Formats: sequence, C-alpha cells, structure tokens
Amino acid sequence: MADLSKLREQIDQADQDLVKALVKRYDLVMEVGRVKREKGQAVFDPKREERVLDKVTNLAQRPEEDF
Ligand SMILES: C=C(O[C@@H]1C=C(C(=O)O)C=C[C@H]1O)C(=O)O
Repeated sequence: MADLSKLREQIDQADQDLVKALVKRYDLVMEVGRVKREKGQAVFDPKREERVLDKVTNLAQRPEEDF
C-alpha cells in the first residue's frame, strides 16, 4: 500500500505546480490584453474562449478505466 505522507507530498507538489501554471496563464492573458488594446482590438474574444474551452475539455478526457 502507498505511504499516505508520500502521497500527500505529491499532492502538495501538484498544488504548487497548478498555482504556478495558473499564475503563468494569468500573466500571458494580461499580456495578450495589452497587445490587443495597443492594436485597438477587443480584449474579450468569445470565439477564442470557446476554442480554449473545447481544447481544455479534450485534454481533461481520461479513459474510463482510469476511474
Ligand atoms: C487570451 C486571449 O484573450 C482573452 C482571454 C482568453 C482566455 O483566458 O483564454 C480567451 C479569449 C479572450 O477573451 C486570447 O485572445 O488569446
């Protein structure tokens, strides 16, 4: 059986990785916003958001045997 404290260390690391990835994404989105404003483009792009959501939804798919 896997050691509980080792599993929790891995969870803590995964949490740190997630927060880092979210901060990186936030910084990139802010940069995209600055570039769009400079170009006089609308920041909100619902079509792009739909594509991002579709892509992320696909990435989150796991085979049934994983559950
Ligand atoms: C980041 C962009 O701009 C905005 C933010 C998005 C996001 O958070 O994924 C997606 C579309 C836009 O509303 C982009 O155009 O790529």
